[in-house]
Amino acid sequence: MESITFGVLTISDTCFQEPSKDRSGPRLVNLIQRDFQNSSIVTSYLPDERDLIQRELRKWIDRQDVRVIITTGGTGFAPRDVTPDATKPLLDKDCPQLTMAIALASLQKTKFAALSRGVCGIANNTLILNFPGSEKAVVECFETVSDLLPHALHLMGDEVALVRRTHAEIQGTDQAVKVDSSPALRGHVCPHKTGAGNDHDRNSPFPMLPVDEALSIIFNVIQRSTELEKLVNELSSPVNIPPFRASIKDGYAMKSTGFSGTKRVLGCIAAGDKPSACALQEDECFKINTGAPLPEHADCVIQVEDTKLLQRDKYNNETLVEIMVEPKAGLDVRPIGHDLTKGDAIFPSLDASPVVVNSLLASVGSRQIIRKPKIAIISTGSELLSPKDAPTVGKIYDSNTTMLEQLLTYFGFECIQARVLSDSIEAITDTLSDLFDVVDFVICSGGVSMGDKDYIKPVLEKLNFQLHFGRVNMKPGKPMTFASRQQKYFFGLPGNPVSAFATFHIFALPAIRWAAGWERTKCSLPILNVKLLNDIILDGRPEYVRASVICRNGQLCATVTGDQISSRLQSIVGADVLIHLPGSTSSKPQAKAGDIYSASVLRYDFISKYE
Ligand SMILES: Nc1nc2c(c(=O)[nH]1)N[C@H]1C(S)=C(S)[C@@H](COP(=O)(O)OP(=O)(O)OC[C@H]3O[C@@H](n4cnc5c(N)ncnc54)[C@H](O)[C@@H]3O)O[C@H]1N2
Ligand code: MOO
Ligand SMILES: [Mg+2]
Repeated sequence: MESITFGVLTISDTCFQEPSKDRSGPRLVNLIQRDFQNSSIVTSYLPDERDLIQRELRKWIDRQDVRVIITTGGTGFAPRDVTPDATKPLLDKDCPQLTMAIALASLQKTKFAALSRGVCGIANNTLILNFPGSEKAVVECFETVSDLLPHALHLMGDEVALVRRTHAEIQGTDQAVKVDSSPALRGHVCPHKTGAGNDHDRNSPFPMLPVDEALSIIFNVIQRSTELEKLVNELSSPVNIPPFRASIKDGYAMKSTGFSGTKRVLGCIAAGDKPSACALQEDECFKINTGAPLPEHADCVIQVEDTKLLQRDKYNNETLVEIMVEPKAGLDVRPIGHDLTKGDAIFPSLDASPVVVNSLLASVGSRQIIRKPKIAIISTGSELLSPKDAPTVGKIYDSNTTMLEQLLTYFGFECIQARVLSDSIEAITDTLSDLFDVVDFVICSGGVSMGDKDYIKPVLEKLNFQLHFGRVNMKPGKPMTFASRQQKYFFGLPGNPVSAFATFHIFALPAIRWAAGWERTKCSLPILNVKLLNDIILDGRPEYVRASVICRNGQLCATVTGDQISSRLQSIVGADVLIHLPGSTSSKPQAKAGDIYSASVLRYDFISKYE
């Protein structure tokens, strides 16, 4: 499920006075966090006052992000119980069946449930549910609706593909066995068949998550470093830039109180010289270079283009010049601290680019080093041969290790160890244990699918890692796996080289950037729209297609880089973007030339041709 914001509103005179007495609101928050791991929750307390309740509900309804509001309390028969009465006028649509489902489930527990007047309905794009005030009732009501919510929201948002998938799943649920009980996966609507993954039921036990949902899990699980943000917020400049009044031009430094005309040249001041304290008359000047310190008694610079050389001495030094424009105080002088003043913040905003951070730090003479996540790369596969070795029967050259090392370097990170392992449980277990003593991230390729030599998932379980997801609804990259143990993170990229390439960009890179303290919007690759130049038959899975970009009169157009099979590494040659193609539907089985799709930008030099 994509990230949802829930509103939890506790309505009770008592709890409003003393929020510490509220048990139902916090319980609801726990339940939401359990079933919707990537959700955000806003909470509030109100007394049983109709106007106040309506005002708060309206505020939340108007927010784009709040999709579900659950109120607890004020649903009974007492004179001050007005929650349903405050809710009803705000609803665009009643949801009486949902109200009934909650009532029926509650009535099975206690007949007193008949004394709740709570309603359910939709206001704008927000689902509102009135739950009673007791903690027990809140749990019962939530359990009743929890697994309906994702589908309800997809329907409300008119997310046709997701709705279709759920319908398909409902029709086939009798065979679909959900074996995973981890909270990240519970409550999830799985679009593809899952099974037990054993001899009797050979389907993967891992639900196939939508890419967005998998990404949300990554952002929720990975702890973001605060070092960078702290630095940006707290680091003030220990120096002035420039530290002296500096000339902006190559020219002559003089007093602005003097006039244009002939001046004697007292000497030359170059960048790196000390500021001259020499006395200076109005008819005198110093020759000066850009960036050099102004003499103490000068206050302006006249650029060399506005002067005439009148005389040199026998040593070829300039002795007389004519100044052809009127000097003005401050002309072509950079005052002390003009670019950055001592004590001022060095970073006006967060910019995690290492180019930016390190150059700014260098400019103030700071030796501070920003810690980057420590990353290791593992390639698994008994078939792998080092590119240095001679070809051997049955073996293939390992391209993933080099590709992943190069990608880390390209994006400003570093691989501190790279290992190539055969498909051996012992080798993988021992290497992972050792590596995680040293590194924060392991980016691994291979061994995550359904083969009897695909040992990664069992090894992670053995090492007490929590497997957050083990399949993603994407092509290439379906068996993409993410696991963590405390603040150690494992990315299991599928072994096919292009699958590893795509999943690195879509998942591993944003994760590393997030851990390094980047802002969330900057973590993923930039996305822009491209016009397709080919027809493409859509796959059942949403597909990340490698394509070259041509800029035609400002319009970005994309040509697919040949056969897109995930083993064909050649498809990354000339690939500027990954076009996001949707999964096929009966109404749209093909992407057509001329269609516009969003695409992730893979590289800085992402335009291959201007036409
Ligand atoms: N029964 C099923 N089989 C497969 C499924 C499935 O759902 N059911 N998924 C397929 C998909 S999709 C992918 S992608 C691959 C992923 O496989 P693994 O992650 O388990 O990777 P391996 O099996 O180890 O290798 C796959 C392929 O890639 C080559 N490879 C591996 N490492 C490297 C490397 N470092 N350099 C170059 N090439 C590498 C390897 O030789 C294999 O050809 O699983 C499908 N199977
Ligand atoms: O998803 Mo696999 O990555 O199709 O080849
Ligand atoms: Mg495999």
